[in-house]
Amino acid sequence: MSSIIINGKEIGQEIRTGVATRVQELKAKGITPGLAVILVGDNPASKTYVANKQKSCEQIGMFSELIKLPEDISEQALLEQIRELNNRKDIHGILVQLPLPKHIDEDKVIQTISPEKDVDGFSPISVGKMMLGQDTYLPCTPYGVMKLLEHSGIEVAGKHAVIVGRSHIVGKPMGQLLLQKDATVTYTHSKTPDLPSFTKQADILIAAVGRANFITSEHIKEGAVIIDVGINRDEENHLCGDVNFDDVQGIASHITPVPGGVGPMTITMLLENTVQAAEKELERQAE
Ligand SMILES: Nc1nc2c(c(=O)[nH]1)N[C@@H](CN(C=O)c1ccc(C(=O)N[C@@H](CCC(=O)O)C(=O)O)cc1)CN2
Repeated sequence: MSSIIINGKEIGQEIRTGVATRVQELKAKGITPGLAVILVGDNPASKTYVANKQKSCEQIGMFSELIKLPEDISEQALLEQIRELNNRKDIHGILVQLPLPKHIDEDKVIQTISPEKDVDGFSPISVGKMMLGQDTYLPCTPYGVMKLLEHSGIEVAGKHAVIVGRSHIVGKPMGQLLLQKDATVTYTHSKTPDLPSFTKQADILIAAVGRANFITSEHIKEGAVIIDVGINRDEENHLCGDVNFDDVQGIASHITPVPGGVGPMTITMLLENTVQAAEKELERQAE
């Protein structure tokens, strides 16, 4: 039996249609949702992601502004740029594309973004609120995964979800969001001994380890839902995920492809968060 392919492009498009309607509603009330994207340096992948974010904003009628800064910009100058954006009325969301050059303290940069405009959901305030289940901006990739599961009719409550990877932007928040939907969550990582003994228990396996084709049939059980968050290049420089798709195809019940799975959802949820930020600003104005 072949696995059901979860199509992130299609699901993302469906969500974007709803977000576009909300943009029109906001515009009718005199507010155009605005996103500022800061790109430091010339990382080719980052340049592509940032260009895609801008294009996606344009497609749904949002305002977006790209701020390109040189690789050798000082941390101080970058923080100053963020403070300026914090004060701009036409900007509802701010994001700094990661990774940043080594000489810049990523934590300091993220903490400088006003929590009301932290549409990446990376700041300590957003993370703390998420942990407490309070209203906040959820980090776009894990938020996107939750939407993929929901739109695919995959029940989370009572399931055993195993996360491979513990990054601040994917692995850790992913487990938290699944826990909030009543999954039993196990975190695994590079120092976990006998990884397959854990991953084979997963009803839902989240691969966020950052190693090309790392998860194979020996890691999964029959009928598992496999969500591949990885974006890697294989030996032939082809884009691939953390999961060896061909090897697990037919064993998994559902699987996300790379490209076309989780990736497009990351940008979709960024649009959703930015529109939410503009809606909250409108509410504040009305108070
Ligand atoms: N400030 C942030 N930086 C980074 C984030 C983030 O959420 N906020 N996540 C990643 C990069 N990223 C968004 O920024 C991102 C990665 C991948 C995709 C995507 O659509 N991937 C496509 C394939 C694209 C390709 O051809 O390379 C797919 O999987 O289908 C979107 C956004 C790190 N930095």
